[in-house]
Amino acid sequence: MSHPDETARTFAQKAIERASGETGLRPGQIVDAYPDLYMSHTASWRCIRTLEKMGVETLYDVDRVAMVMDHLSPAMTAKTAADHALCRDFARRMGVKHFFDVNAGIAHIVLMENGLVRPGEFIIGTDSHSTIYGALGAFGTGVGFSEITAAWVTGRLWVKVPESVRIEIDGELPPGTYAKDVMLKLIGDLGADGLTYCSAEFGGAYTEALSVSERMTFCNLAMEMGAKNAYVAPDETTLRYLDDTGVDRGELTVLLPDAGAVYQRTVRLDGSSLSPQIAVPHTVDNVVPVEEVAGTRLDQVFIGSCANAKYDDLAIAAEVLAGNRVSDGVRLIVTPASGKIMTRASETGVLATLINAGAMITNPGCGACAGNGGAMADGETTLSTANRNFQGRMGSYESRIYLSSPATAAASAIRGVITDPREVLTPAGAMR
Ligand SMILES: CC(C)[C@@](O)(CC(=O)O)C(=O)O
Ligand code: SF4
Repeated sequence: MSHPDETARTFAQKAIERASGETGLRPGQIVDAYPDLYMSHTASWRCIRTLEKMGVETLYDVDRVAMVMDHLSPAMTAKTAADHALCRDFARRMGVKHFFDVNAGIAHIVLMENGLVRPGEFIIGTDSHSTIYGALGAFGTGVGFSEITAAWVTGRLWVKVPESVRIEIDGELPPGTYAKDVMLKLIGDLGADGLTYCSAEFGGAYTEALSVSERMTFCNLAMEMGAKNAYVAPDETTLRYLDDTGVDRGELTVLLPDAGAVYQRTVRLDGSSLSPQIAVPHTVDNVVPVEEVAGTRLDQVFIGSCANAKYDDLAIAAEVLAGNRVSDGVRLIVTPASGKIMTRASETGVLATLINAGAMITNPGCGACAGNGGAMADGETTLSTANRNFQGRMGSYESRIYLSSPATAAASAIRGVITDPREVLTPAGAMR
């Protein structure tokens, strides 16, 4: 029986050793780490009010502070407007360089497209979907407002070294199925607690061939299985994305797991026979193949969220909708994940295609995903490209939310019912 190489380490062990200065860390150990970046969003006002109560006026390192006004943007109420104003004033007074206002978009996407997320770094954020930063090879994890405030002041935060799970995805997906379908299938198989406090390392030929956009979808949705963080090994695809954000490759610390590292378990999924998947109300792990709910009548379709409103997501939806019309009686709301994505979609004609099909385009941000606009009435049903379908999340507690990929959402908007995207061929030919 060969004994595991005690010195071989997983990504999580390496990332936390780097952030803490400790060595030889094992899962379960608790250490103080020094995060490279602290993200807080619209509710940063909670941290500011706490500092005021503490009488603290100095930060550990203001250049590690990133604030993004994304969840309730633009302000819909005087209270939210006051919260935004407090954040703007704080950022100005403290010299926060990485402050992004209501026109920027969803924090996770904004930080990555602005070169603030780098491989090997330890990033904490006041949002559970901070796991998304693993798409660029960083250790990203969601924390509370108290933790962010503590990091603002002390520069450090305790962290328990997670167990690591390898998730090997192989097989060539059939046309009309995407990373979102793979993740919904995994969530349905493993359950909402399937990866609780684990580091999810995605690998396999399918993962390695993914775009950064779809790696973001992977790492974002890993949170819906309880993952502490998620990770796709940085490669040339990652580095090309980072080049475009202005990051200097020479400044990067790419951390890769060692061969022989010890994993709690390995999960394998062959996507070659996967059909489009749907999360059914009211939990994300209540997942079925689209065939089982096809024909479900829809009042609204929402293409948005940090999971699936990146440029590629909007382009896929436009490919399906090109030359088609949104069904009468259905509201199609498209909320680009960031201002940069919206500008690119405008320049390439993707927005025009969506608008000509009958879509309503909103400002970039969380939008309806956070219940900010696009609310549902009693008895209504929406199909959303987001990552959560908890009851009442998007308006009435008596409304129902199904989750899908952008392709399924677009095809369903055309027919007015949940539809298998493989039934909707674009003029350009079969679905990708
Ligand atoms: C704030 C809320 C809407 C949240 O962004 C919170 C979170 O993910 O931490 C979510 O998507 O559930
Ligand atoms: S899941 Fe929705 S509300 Fe939460 S950060 Fe992402 S876009 Fe915003």
